[in-house]
Amino acid sequence: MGRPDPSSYLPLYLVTDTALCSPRSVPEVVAAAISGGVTCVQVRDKQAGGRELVDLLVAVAAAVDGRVPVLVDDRVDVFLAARARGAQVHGVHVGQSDIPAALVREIVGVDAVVGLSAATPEQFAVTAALPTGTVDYLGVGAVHATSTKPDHPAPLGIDGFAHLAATAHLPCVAIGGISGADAAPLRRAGAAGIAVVSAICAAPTPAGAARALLTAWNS
Ligand SMILES: Cc1ncc(COP(=O)(O)OP(=O)(O)O)c(N)n1
Ligand SMILES: Cc1nc(C(=O)O)sc1CCOP(=O)(O)O
Ligand SMILES: [Mg+2]
Repeated sequence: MGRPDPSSYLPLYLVTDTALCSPRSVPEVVAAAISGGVTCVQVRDKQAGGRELVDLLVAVAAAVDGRVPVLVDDRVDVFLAARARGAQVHGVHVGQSDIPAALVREIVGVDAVVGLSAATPEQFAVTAALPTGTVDYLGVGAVHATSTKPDHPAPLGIDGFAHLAATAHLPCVAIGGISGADAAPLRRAGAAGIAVVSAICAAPTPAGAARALLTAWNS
């Protein structure tokens, strides 16, 4: 099998937020966003219990139908449960206070995608010391302050992102308060992609929002 190449799925990375999608369902917003060109989907819902999150992940995977990788935020157990239900799910994104990435890799196996958040030179150094193949990409933010994640790390700005990305041994996807205006500067700053929540989940037309972000990324 083998894992997908990060350059194929990082360019426009959608992280879902159930409340921001409402009154539309998350799978509905995800399906529209994929038709607009989203290249990866991460299911993130901090309010959902384990059972609810498995159901949501399975429903999103069904809507995606293998077109792009589907990951889940934080929850290795939910990833395994969705797979046990036969869903096409591809990996887990963990942060600095979640289960350590090396342990996640041991649990999910070599065919799954493992993403890790990193926001400081110290966190980049620790990540660089991990055995090759432990982590597939880094989620780097917050680029800008955002109300979507009230406990986000200190804003880096585009320049701060560029400084960190220049030291990275892994592809970096930028996250936090990103709009279309940031896409080209972040690409020049070394980003392998942009990850967004509200720019798509809260958009009146998620397909159009995704299309505009991808156009900005490719411009
Ligand atoms: C692509 C991507 N990058 C960063 C994050 C943030 O993850 P984490 O630090 O674990 O914070 P929470 O999302 O769990 O609040 C992410 N989810 N995705
Ligand atoms: C999930 C997440 N992680 C962040 C980080 O900085 O690690 S910022 C964030 C939320 C990004 O939402 P929006 O695109 O609506 O600003
Ligand atoms: Mg987390």
